[in-house]
Amino acid sequence: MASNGTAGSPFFEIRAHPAGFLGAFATRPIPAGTLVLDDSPLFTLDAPLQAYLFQRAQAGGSGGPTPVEGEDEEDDEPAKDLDEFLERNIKTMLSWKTEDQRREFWDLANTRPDLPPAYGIFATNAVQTHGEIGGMFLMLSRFNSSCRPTLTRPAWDPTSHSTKLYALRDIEPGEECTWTYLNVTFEFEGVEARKEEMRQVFHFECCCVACDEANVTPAERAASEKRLLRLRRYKERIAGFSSGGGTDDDEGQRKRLLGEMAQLSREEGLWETAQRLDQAAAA
Ligand SMILES: C[S@@+](CC[C@H](N)C(=O)[O-])C[C@H]1O[C@@H](n2cnc3c(N)ncnc32)[C@H](O)[C@@H]1O
Repeated sequence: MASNGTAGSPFFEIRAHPAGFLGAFATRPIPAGTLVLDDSPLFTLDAPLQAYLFQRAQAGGSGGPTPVEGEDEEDDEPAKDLDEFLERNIKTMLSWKTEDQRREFWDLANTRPDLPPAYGIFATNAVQTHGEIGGMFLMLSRFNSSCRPTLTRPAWDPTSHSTKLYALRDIEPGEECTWTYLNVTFEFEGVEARKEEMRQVFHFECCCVACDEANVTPAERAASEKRLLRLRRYKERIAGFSSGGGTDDDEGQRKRLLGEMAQLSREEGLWETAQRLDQAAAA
């Protein structure tokens, strides 16, 4: 499949985001559950395998990157560190791609000036496929993060060898198509903790609809913080039930709390979490 399997039925367009970078925006109504993006990787990188190959190369064994004709002359020298080793391997994989694909790759965002350029683009945009394998997707790379996402997190489909994102709710034309880069551990953290996590892990200041001061009134922000706090408290109480065994009464209470958490999650715009909580409450 070519990169972006949805190219023939565009639910979205890539265009300028008010924050100055690019993003994906719905071009027509997208009903909840729609497959919005089905994207195949340009290439993948197995991080543990790369680290192992680098160590082997350092120890004098084979396994170093294959030199690419016409690329950096210093490639004859062993890579001085793992970053450089990865840089060379990414460039090697790029050399096997078409000119258009290479141009699209080099046009992608790079928030990692501390890394060599190709590896910086990979670190900014790559998404886990399965295990510890990072996939470089040209179309998915244009989708921004939101703490109130409209799409599911990317799910790797081993049969189609592609990653898929579905609409979490009905999306209006013009709305941004986003997914949440943060993993579930942080889903109930307050706004500042969440933003700090984004800085640490992803190296940017989150300006999504839920985080940017300009998007929310102080009253909305306070209501959101209150919901997140209640969600954290409920989660702790439920953890107490699970570890304590429990009577039928406890089980009833646990399900009631799960239902309340699902409702709060929906109000907070955490649709994927709400679905999981509803399922747990019904089980
Ligand atoms: C995978 S790219 C997404 C597409 C990117 N905006 C572009 O113009 O190509 C990830 C980068 O987009 C920006 N970004 C994504 N989500 C963001 C958000 N919620 N707030 C601020 N910047 C965001 C950051 O610079 C991040 O490193």
